[in-house]
Amino acid sequence: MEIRARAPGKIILSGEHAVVHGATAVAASIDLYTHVLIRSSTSSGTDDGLLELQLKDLGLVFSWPVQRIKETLPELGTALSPSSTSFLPESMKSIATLVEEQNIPEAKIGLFGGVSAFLLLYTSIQGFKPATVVISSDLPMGSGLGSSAAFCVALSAALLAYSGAVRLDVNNYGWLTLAELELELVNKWAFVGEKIIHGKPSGIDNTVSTFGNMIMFRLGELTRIKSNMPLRMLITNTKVGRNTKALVAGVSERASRHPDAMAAVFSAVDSISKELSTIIQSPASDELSITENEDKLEELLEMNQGLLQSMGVSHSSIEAVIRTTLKYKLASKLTGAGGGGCVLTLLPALLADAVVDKVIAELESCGFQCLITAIGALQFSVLSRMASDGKQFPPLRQEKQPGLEHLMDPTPQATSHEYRPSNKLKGKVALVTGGDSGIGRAVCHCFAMEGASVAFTYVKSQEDKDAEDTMQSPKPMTPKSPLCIAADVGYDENCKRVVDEVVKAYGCIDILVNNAAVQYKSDSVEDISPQQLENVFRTNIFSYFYFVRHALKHMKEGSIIINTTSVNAYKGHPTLLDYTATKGAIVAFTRGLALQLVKRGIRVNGVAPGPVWTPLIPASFSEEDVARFGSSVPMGRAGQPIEIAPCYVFLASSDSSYITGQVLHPNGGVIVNG
Ligand SMILES: Nc1ncnc2c1ncn2[C@@H]1O[C@H](COP(=O)(O)OP(=O)(O)OP(=O)(O)O)[C@@H](O)[C@H]1O
Ligand SMILES: C[C@@](O)(CCO)CC(=O)[O-]
Repeated sequence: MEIRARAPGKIILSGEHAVVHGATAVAASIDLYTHVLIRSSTSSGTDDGLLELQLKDLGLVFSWPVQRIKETLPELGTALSPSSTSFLPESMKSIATLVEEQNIPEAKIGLFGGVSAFLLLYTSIQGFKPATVVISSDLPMGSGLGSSAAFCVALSAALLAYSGAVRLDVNNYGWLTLAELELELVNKWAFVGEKIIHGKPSGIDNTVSTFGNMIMFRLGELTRIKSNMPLRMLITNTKVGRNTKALVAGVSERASRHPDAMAAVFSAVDSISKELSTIIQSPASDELSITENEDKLEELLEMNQGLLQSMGVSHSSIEAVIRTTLKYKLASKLTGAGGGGCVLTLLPALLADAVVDKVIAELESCGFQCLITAIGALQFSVLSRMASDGKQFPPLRQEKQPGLEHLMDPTPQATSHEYRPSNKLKGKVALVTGGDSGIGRAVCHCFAMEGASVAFTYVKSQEDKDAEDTMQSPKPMTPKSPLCIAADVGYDENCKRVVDEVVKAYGCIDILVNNAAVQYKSDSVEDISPQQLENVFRTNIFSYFYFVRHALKHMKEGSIIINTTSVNAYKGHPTLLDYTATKGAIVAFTRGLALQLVKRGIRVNGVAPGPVWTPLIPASFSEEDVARFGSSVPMGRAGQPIEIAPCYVFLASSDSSYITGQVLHPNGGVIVNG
């Protein structure tokens, strides 16, 4: 069996440190996650009797014979209640011995707390059973974005599900959010882990990571809040390492030296958090009221920063960021424990993109790392169970085209925490047809991560929810919000309108990805009606001509066209004749167009995916076909959209500068002569 869980990181808008001393704080989850996978030993090939912890981002593996853990920690191993933390002092000594035996490299000694928390949570919840636990994270560790809390929450959720304490629906293979009571249990265990890493945490980090969205937090109690105004934040990582445990202890020592003065500081922070939460929840529908609210928020952020400075947790790197953003009249404060780590800057709704670009460029030139996050979206901790009965996917059928991604189970993977963007498409403008779901969505996501401004088309009133979901994709490096345009792309005038809208918004098109497609299964050529034939050809190949025709006027030398074809163009498909014919035409179109445009310095290439889990599949095939989908390729499984999208990134970037008129074949190992 395999269980996966993920939990988001967080930013604290106001109240860090003071919250440990009873003040109110406001925090929001962000769309960067820590992922945990637990695999029983038999399916992983791990030697029986070992508990293995793999920290993938760091390339570190720790392992213990379970017998050794049992001898060292005999008092654990039975499911304890998270409230029975009385075992901590003696058990902590034994845990420290087990961790010391692993010889953590000196440079990574900060992991001592994380590995100790792992051992305590694992043995308390799961007992002495061998397993492999794999951890990976989008979050920079120890920089104020709640990496330790996300680690503890995802680990607790996965362990509780693995041990059966949190029940998973056996019919459900996708990501699941948990019921309120289960979330509370996850949160309690995560707090146990946080105490090991942080010493005396307030509990705000694990609570916001567990419950998601935005919360107001005081003395262990959370109140969920919802922002009524857009809140766009720039997060700047100073990359200066620090230790939350030591910083929290430092503030407590200052408080015991100057109890009255520090009580006044904490009380001022409490007022700031309360006012901040009132402002963001107050109705602000027009530009004027939003601006007024933003002005007040900026003042509150500055005041909170001043108070954090007086607690002794600022740092010269934090002040350097604050000075830089102030040049652009933007207010900033540290977030998390401070002493380095991350700084938050409010980006007002009306702030020009050019100014944002300039601030980021200046901060990055100082060696800092920037990302933009919209907060207040739904980022819960979630769990998933992996199929273990030999089926590729649970039987599932959608009756209509276009297929809808939000109805799919499991949800196709359009993103991967393992994908590492590196600004390959910085400043480029990309138009992706059919970008609301499937491969198109994954391409939009990866392009945005690589720094491109992305526009995509979708089918109005049928794919609105999918389009909305694509708009919500993480966009850490995107300078502009994605633009989504409804269009039936089978008609020339619609394609012209889309191109005009993109050019009006972004000024040009650097990358055109022709991708929109429909497919209908027909057992015989005689069953393909003229209307179906026309619809399939219009959507799948006419649109490619139309888009190229109109986009070319706005494409400079160095621009790129990428066409989506299919493995079926090369090997044929008996029941997708019309679809396969359009895909064959796309290969020929790609080759001819590449030759035609070579003189203009525009490269044209194609991608021919094999079986990929996209909404076209349940919308085109029977339940039995869906359950077997992908099993016939050499790799024996269907691909996920995120396994295809990097081909588009490669073809769109200058890494492929000597390639034109060619087709890439992400297809699970099918050999084609193409
Ligand atoms: N992915 C991970 N794998 C193992 N340990 C982790 C992981 N993420 C966090 N930790 C543990 O948490 C520690 C970092 O916690 P710390 O509180 O210093 O930073 P943070 O949680 O990112 O910041 P803040 O508490 O200010 O939000 C690491 O040193 C490690 O012990
Ligand atoms: C510094 C602190 O207030 C927040 C760390 O993200 C500590 C805590 O609340 O546990």
